[in-house]
Parts: sequence; C-alpha cells; structure tokens
Amino acid sequence: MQQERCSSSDRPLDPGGLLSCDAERSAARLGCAAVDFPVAVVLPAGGSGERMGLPTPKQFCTILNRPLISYTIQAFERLSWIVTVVVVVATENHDLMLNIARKYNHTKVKVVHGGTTRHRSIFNGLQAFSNTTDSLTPKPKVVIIHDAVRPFVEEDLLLKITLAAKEQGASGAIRPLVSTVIATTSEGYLDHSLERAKYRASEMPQGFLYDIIFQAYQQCSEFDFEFGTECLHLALQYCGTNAKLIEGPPTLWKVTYKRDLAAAEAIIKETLSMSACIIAGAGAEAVELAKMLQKNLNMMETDVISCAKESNTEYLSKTQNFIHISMSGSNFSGVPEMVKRFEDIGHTRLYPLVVVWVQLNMTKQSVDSQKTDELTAFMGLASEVIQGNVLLYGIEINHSKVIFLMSYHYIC
Ligand SMILES: Nc1ccn([C@@H]2O[C@H](COP(=O)(O)OP(=O)(O)OP(=O)(O)O)[C@@H](O)[C@H]2O)c(=O)n1
Ligand SMILES: O=P(O)(O)OC[C@@H](O)[C@@H](O)[C@@H](O)CO
Repeated sequence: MQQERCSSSDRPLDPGGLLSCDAERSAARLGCAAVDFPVAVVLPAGGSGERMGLPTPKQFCTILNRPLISYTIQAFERLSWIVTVVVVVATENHDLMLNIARKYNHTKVKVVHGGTTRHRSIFNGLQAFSNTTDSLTPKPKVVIIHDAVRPFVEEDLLLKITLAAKEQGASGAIRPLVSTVIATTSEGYLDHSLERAKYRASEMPQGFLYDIIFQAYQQCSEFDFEFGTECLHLALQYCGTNAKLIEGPPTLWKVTYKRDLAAAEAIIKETLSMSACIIAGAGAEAVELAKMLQKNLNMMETDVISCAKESNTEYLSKTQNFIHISMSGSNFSGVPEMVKRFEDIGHTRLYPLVVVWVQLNMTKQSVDSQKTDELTAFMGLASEVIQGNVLLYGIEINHSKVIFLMSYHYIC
C-alpha cells in the first residue's frame, strides 16, 4: 500500500529523536555521508540544580516518568555518526546514572565523575578520551559539548556545529537576546547598556576539534575553572581559535528553573501527540476507513500501512500512537503480537504507547453473552499490556453504532 504522510515542515521539535520525519531523514543521510571522522559528546551533568529548587538535581527530574537527562542522551545516541556519549555526573549520582543508562538502553554512554564547577566537569569529561585504551572512548576528531539539561537538540544543527568545528576548530550555537544586557555600578545603579543588536546569547551545543579544546583546558587558569562559563572563550584565549557561530532554533534553551521543566514537558507531550501510524487490516472496508481517518487527522503526521509484519516494524519506532483497524471476526489476537514487536525494538521503554483497536463489525450484532466475553477478554488484554507501558483502547463500529470498549486504566 502506498505510504501517505502529511507535510512535516511545520512539525514541532523532535526531542530525543522521538520521530523521524523527512527533514530528520535527510539530515541523517547527510550526516552519515558528511561525517567521516569520529565524533564524541561530553554532557556536563554534575550540577546540583540549585535554581530549580528541588531536592533532585534537575538533570534527574522526570518528565513522563523518564529522567530529563535520558531525553538529552537519546538526542545524541540516535545519531549513527556519534560514537560515544560521556556523561559527567557528581560522584554520588554515579550509580543512578548507570541505572538510567541500563533502563533506557543508552549503550553509547560512559559515566565519569564531575568537578565542583561546570568547567571542571567538562575537563574531566574530556580527559576520558585522552590516552585511553578503552574501546568505548576512542579519541574523537571532534567533540561536542552540550549541557545535559538541554534536551531539545536536532540533528541538522548538530551536523552544522560538527562540520564547522572540523573546519574552523570551534563552533557554537547562538540565539538572539530577548532582554537587553546592562552593566551596573558597584552601588547598584545603571552604568551603561549594551546595544542588543550587536550581542547574542551563547547556547549549546558547541563543537571543537578535540585537541584544541583539550589543550585549552590544560592551560586554563584557576579563575577560569572557578568562575568561567564559556568554552568558546577558552578556545580563543588559549588556542587563538575563533569559533564559528551558528544560530539555532528557539528550543535550545537550558532547563534552569521550575518553569523550564514545565515547558519541556509541554514540548515533549506536543511532539508525542503529533503523529500516528494507522494500520489497516485486511479488507477493503478497513483500508477505506484508514484512508478516511488519515484525511481527518490532518493535524497529525500519519502513515497508513498495511498489516504486513515487515512494514509495521519499520514504522513501529517512528511514533507512539497506533490505530489498528480490523474487520469483524478478527479477535484481538493481533494486540499481543504488536506489543511483542514493540518490545523487540525496545520501544515501550521510553514513552507510553497508545494503541486504539478499531473493530469493524459488518455482520449482524453478536449475541450479548458473546459481547460480554469479548469485552472481558479485551479488558484482560488491556490490563496485561499496560505493564509494558502500552495504553490499549478499543472501539467497535458496527453498521448501526459505535461502541467504545472501556480500557483498563479508565477503570482503575
Ligand atoms: N559542577 C558542575 C556544575 C554544572 N554542571 C552541569 O552544567 C550544565 C549547565 O549548568 P547549570 O545549568 O548551571 O546547572 P547547575 O549548576 O546544576 O544549576 P544551578 O546553577 O542552578 O545550581 C548542567 O547540565 C549541570 O549539570 C556540571 O556538570 N558540573
Ligand atoms: O552558567 P550556567 O552554568 O548556568 O550554564 C552554562 C551556560 O552558561 C552555558 O551553557 C552557555 O552559556 C554556553 O557556554
């Protein structure tokens, strides 16, 4: 069956590589072709998140039951041209980070211990690559440094930052200033204000030839380590390397305050709800309903695929929402098979999956007792799959009415 999908140009951000859309696919193709040298990542995650004001350091605060840092790691791990992700955490969070890496299958992650400041943590991360015989942390040509609390980073920007770092020695993402920057007197009065148009906010990701940034950190002063906040400055100050600046999207911001966590959750939820995969079972009516549904779900990016196993697997990792349309008489046996395929690709570890099972009943109404048996079986199935983070809903459409089969978690 011809795959049909809506335009993905107006798609919201794609945190952690949730969905692969056309733009992401072209970047992926470009990435694999353009990045023919080893690239690694250092994620400083050793802070305590004081400004967040929560007992848990913000990088470990959860969004949809998943730690914020896991979204950031996923945004890098999903890229085939990134070899290693070194996560720098406080010593007391070492085991927590290892557990997160295991639970969410972050296989490229290596955990090292941070320092008392961000620069010290970053330097510790960089040292994980120097003179190592460890196959997981081979020395990279380019290293990307990215705050672990910036979960929204897209492949095309990472590609630009990486290629610019390879060519120029250093590169960094920037954003226009929202507020004007002013200098104050020691008495707390205005000294002068900066011409906002001439300045930009320095964000992340930043990219460096590994040797350049490593040498810069080796020459750092204690003042730099204690009070510095800008890696690009170190490359310029100590290696004379002037970073190429690349403007990034508005979603590059760093999660710092509670409001940022709420905003991050809203973006992730929006992304999760913006796509669906409609699986049409056998039968002309099922295909017809699938196509009609796709036309009416116009705010989402939808794919209509046939029930053939090979095509489902290809699409299963693309989205979180599935609408399965089957003809009357076919019981729910397809649900466990579908959930098994989710598990096989490690899909349900990351986000709740929604499966709407639509049963087209073109035959006469089945007898009540049969209906009750079907409903009981469905509820049993729903209570089973919810253990694997799959939310199962059932809808039966027969020639006279639509029946919504309650789902397990509706009842609980
Ligand atoms: N000693 C430190 C301090 C910060 N970071 C990391 O650097 C990134 C950006 O720093 P920031 O937003 O300041 O994080 P915190 O220092 O945790 O926040 P706060 O200043 O509010 O305590 C974060 O991922 C943070 O975990 C780090 O690796 N080591
Ligand atoms: O200063 P903080 O530790 O809050 O955050 C670090 C940021 O300053 C840093 O990520 C960017 O400015 C880019 O260097």
